[in-house]
Amino acid sequence: MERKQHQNGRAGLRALASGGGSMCLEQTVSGDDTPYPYEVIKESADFLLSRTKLRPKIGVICGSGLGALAEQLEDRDIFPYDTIPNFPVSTVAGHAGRMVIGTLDGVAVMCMQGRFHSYEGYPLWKCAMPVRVMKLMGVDQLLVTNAAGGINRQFNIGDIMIIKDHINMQGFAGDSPLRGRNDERYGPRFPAMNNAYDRTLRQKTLELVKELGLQDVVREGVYVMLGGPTYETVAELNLLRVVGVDAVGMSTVPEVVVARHCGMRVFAFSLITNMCIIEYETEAKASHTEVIETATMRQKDLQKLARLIIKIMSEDGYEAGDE
Ligand SMILES: O=P(O)(O)O[C@H]1O[C@H](CO)[C@@H](O)[C@H]1O
Ligand SMILES: Nc1nc2[nH]cnc2c(=O)[nH]1
Repeated sequence: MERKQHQNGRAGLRALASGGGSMCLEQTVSGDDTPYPYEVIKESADFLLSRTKLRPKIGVICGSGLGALAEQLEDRDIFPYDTIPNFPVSTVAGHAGRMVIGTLDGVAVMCMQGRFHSYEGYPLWKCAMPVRVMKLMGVDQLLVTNAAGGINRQFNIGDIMIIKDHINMQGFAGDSPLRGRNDERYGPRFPAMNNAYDRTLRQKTLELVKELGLQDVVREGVYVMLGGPTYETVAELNLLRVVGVDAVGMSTVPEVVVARHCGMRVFAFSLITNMCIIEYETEAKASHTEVIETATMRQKDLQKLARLIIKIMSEDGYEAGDE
């Protein structure tokens, strides 16, 4: 049964800031350098918790053109991002821009139908801020999906790459969603990032993809996030290939870093929506139209895979600190 679409207006920072000191709080919480304080994240979490009966322990982030999974949820509560206090808004084609809370095969799930990217003008901490909202709502396992360009020449358009590791390019350059004062209520100052993509979940998924008939299109590989919004030059792609990158995108890494910092178990996959053009003698060009077209074409298989992963996550059970 479809429940109502919430449009309660934007309580948010303005309300929080009202009644003296508003200038100061507005400046503190909206400045790009300063991640939202715990209380602001909690306000967003409490808002959602007070408007849904469900208590999801699994979160999903849908990549470009991959939002149809949210349509599969039953008994849905839908929250457009501009109605959730303190939330950014999606500005990219293929990102509907709403939080959908519902059940999938009887399991409560909260699903971001659209995400936030650095190239939209958001600092990395804001790109990843919904992960902390999920955390404060009780989510402890996160499925992250994205559209990515294939660099590994063994890949084909439409393949699904289970992410086994990432290269945090922004981190190399001194930026991080965790930059700034550390809040120990989420996690430690220096979180480990090896095994960021849970080994057990990856192994179980690889064992079971045969049952879905996806064994020939599922791969494992290394993902890199670049800032975008430009697609890559040939020289950039050659560099990425040399350092062991299998697929390139413009998202995911900040979300995973923040999720791991607060102890969530993470699984992520990329849909290879296009093969990166690593030669000069061609008129071919990367385009977001191709990205959305491939995502739309592969929708059904991606939904099957996501359902499988959510089933594995829910059967395993997990709580932060279980590792
Ligand atoms: O990573 P997602 O959000 O799936 O989208 C990918 O596709 C878009 C480019 O076509 C970029 O936003 C890139 O990051
Ligand atoms: N950076 C980058 N992001 C993508 N998202 C989907 N395809 C691509 C790509 O080729 N490059």
